[in-house]
Amino acid sequence: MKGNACERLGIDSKQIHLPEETTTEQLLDQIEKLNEDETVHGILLQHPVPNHIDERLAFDTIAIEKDVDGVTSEGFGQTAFNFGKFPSCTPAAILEMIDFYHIPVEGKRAVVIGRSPILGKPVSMMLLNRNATVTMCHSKTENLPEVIQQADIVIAAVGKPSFVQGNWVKQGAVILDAGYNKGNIGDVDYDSCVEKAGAITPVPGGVGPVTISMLLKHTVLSAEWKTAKGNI
Ligand SMILES: Nc1nc(=O)c2c([nH]1)NC[C@@H]1CN(c3ccc(C(=O)N[C@@H](CCC(=O)O)C(=O)O)cc3)C=[N+]21
Repeated sequence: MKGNACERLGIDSKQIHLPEETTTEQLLDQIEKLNEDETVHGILLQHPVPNHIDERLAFDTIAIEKDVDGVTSEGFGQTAFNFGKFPSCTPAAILEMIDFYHIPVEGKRAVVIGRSPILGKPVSMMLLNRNATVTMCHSKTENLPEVIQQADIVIAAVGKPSFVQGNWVKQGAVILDAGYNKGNIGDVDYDSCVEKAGAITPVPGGVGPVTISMLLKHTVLSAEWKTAKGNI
């Protein structure tokens, strides 16, 4: 296998599994260790963390140059202002798929269902930066099916299994399902939506695997940029 991409890049990953009773303090110590570790180029803290942990503080402890999942306040701000290096991986995957399939975005109506800090919010900002007309829906949204009916692009990021129904969506709408509910079930009722959709992503085998590839891409870029800086 000499000379293949993995060997050249030498990418490696290490999983650190902390017990549920870990305190915020202990988690921050762990993150700081990784920040200081020269051999680490990307840090991903799996969301969600247990309730007793201050997730925002933990995310914001990740060094910006290692924030390959765009979870820090600074990383999110950069994404929102359209100059970030590492947008959050699932939003990046969604935009990657939209571009790969040449889905028009500018001027189109995009409806994002869900407003989580690493999915609904950043993907809304990214679509806005691409000149979509973006509507962000959430648990307090009234008449959700009517709102979704307007959408040329539907992003389902709500965390409710098979939630989005075919009779809510416009004929020809592009539907991206970022749901990852128990049992590999997405947020979209695929069977009813596939009838209406111009294009639709399945679960599994849709946004998920592209998310992972975005994480790898960002981590490789982080390592390359660090090496380039070191050589200047
Ligand atoms: N900071 C943070 N960033 C995340 O991006 C993040 C996170 N926390 N916490 C958990 C969720 C979930 N998530 C998935 C990624 C890929 C698949 C994926 O590739 N799933 C396969 C199926 C996997 C299987 O078969 O077991 C698929 O959709 O085909 C699923 C879920 C990222 N998340």
